[in-house]
Amino acid sequence: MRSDMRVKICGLSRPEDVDAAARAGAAYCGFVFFEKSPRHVSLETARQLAVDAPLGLAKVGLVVNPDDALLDEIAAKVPLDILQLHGSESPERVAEVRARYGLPVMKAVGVADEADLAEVELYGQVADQLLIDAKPPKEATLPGGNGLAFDWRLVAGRRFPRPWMLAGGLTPANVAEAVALTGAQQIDVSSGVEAARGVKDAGLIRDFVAAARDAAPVPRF
Ligand SMILES: O=C(O)c1ccccc1NCC(=O)[C@H](O)[C@H](O)COP(=O)(O)O
Repeated sequence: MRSDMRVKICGLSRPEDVDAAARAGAAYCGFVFFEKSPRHVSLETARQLAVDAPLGLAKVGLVVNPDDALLDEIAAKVPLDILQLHGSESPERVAEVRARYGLPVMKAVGVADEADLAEVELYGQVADQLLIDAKPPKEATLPGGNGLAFDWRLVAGRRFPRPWMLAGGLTPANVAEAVALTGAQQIDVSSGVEAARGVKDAGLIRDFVAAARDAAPVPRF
């Protein structure tokens, strides 16, 4: 089992989800502050989950084009380790959020084709981490968490200016292939560990983390 693979389980909303992520060996857990999402958590719920989370499990707050009022509330109530910006925030806004809240910022970038990789480079100048995710299709109602993968060959063999996570449509069954193709050392999942939309499954979380950590490392020269 690899010790250099870091897994994020996103969209947790119950104490048993956080417990399952921690027991499985995840490095990060994510709380979604986006009201249209089936995974949305209130500030009070997120606060309790974050306070009770074991040491060593980094707590990520996911927001979509947040204004300062929402971020002020989150920062005041929820002890987070990282903010994940999952909307169309500009590079300037990413830098502003980072400076204002003193938390590392992970910027999600949707990828559908080669041209989108320029955005990954651009946000790599201002964010602490990058989340390389599938670009949501036009008909999608959510900007992420749609369980859709992109063509992993687009990132195969590439280096990015910041630590990055691979996301989008990953499951216990395909994560090893995704790691082998891309060389990702950090992996993010939501839909692929759910029994129903928005409802996490402890068995799938366990299987996913085990499959990611068993995936063959990619030689680096
Ligand atoms: O999960 C949501 O509901 C969500 C809502 C709005 C923006 C982003 C959202 N999720 C993003 C993620 O959960 C992950 O960071 C990632 O995109 C993986 O999603 P999935 O393809 O479902 O595994």
